Amino acid sequence: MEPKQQITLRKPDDWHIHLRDGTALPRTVGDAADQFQRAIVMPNLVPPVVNAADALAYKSRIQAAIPEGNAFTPLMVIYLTDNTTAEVVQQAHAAGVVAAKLYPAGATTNSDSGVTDVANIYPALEAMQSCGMKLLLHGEVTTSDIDIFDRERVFIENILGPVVDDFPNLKIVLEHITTAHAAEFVAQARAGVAATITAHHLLYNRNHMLVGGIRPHYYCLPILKRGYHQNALIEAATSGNPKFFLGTDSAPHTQGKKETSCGCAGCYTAFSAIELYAEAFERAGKLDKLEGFASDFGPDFYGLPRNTDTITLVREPWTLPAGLQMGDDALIPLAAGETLNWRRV
Ligand SMILES: NC(=O)N[C@@H](CC(=O)O)C(=O)O
Ligand SMILES: [Zn+2]
Ligand SMILES: [Zn+2]
Repeated sequence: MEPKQQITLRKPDDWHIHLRDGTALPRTVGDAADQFQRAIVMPNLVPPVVNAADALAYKSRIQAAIPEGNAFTPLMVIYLTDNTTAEVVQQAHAAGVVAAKLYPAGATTNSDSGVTDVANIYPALEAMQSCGMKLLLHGEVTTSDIDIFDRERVFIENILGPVVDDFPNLKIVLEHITTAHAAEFVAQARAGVAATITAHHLLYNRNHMLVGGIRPHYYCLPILKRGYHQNALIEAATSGNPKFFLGTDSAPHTQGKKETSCGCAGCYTAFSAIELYAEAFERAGKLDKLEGFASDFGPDFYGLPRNTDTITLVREPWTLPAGLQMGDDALIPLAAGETLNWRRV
């Protein structure tokens, strides 16, 4: 059979993105708004977005950066700390905040204010369960005795499992999953437990990052795992199971902060997100499953309407730029200078 030359999809949404703030916004919001109708905006600013007032103020800064005539909608999230009370949750919910994010303290970029013991946020989780606010998790433990490649699995066993059981009506998204364990856990879990998967975890494994030289632009958290885990993620994303949907985790760090002796974690994928996913789905022979993953299952999980606009991708190889500009800084997108098969029209 001839390979497909063109695909039309319901317009996708991004259920996990980092837009940063200030002079980064024209770049990050411009790229996100070009790709997506809506995006779940991560709250790990410095200082973090911890309550309704912070979320509303951040939302208006984002809105001010949306290009004229574009209907992009940011969906706001608060950052859970040891001090997040039920009242903070209720006020955020009333202000339209859709989710709260659990960063175990020290797990990833800008997580210093994160939760030190999940027991500290049980009242907040109770309030979230009552009002229908979603719980999003960066699923890695941070204890130094746990190997970085095992941190997601141990988090699932020690922290996520109990939370899923203790709050049977809480809707939970395990973000940016990277292992077969995570895919398996989510597939087997009760209704209301889902996961996002990034394009980079579908396209790459740790060999891409470490063989033949260390490639800092592939470094993100949770870190790329073995090919075996990559294959399990591809299987989950392309399965048509609505528990798995698109979340880019596009996370810009300037070139200087990536290409250095202690580089930051995060891959910038918003510039070519749907094209990267199309590449991964095509390699798996599952392009027909892209629309459900990218455009249907996310809004269904969040209880939001599916988009009505469409986008079209054509098979027309194009080369990503070697670099982008973010404010006054250089930003290297993931797959910079590489050729992708699918182009948006
Ligand atoms: N994924 C990353 O490697 N980095 C993210 C934080 C995160 O999502 O963990 C960032 O904010 O840079
Ligand atoms: Zn994370
Ligand atoms: Zn992230």
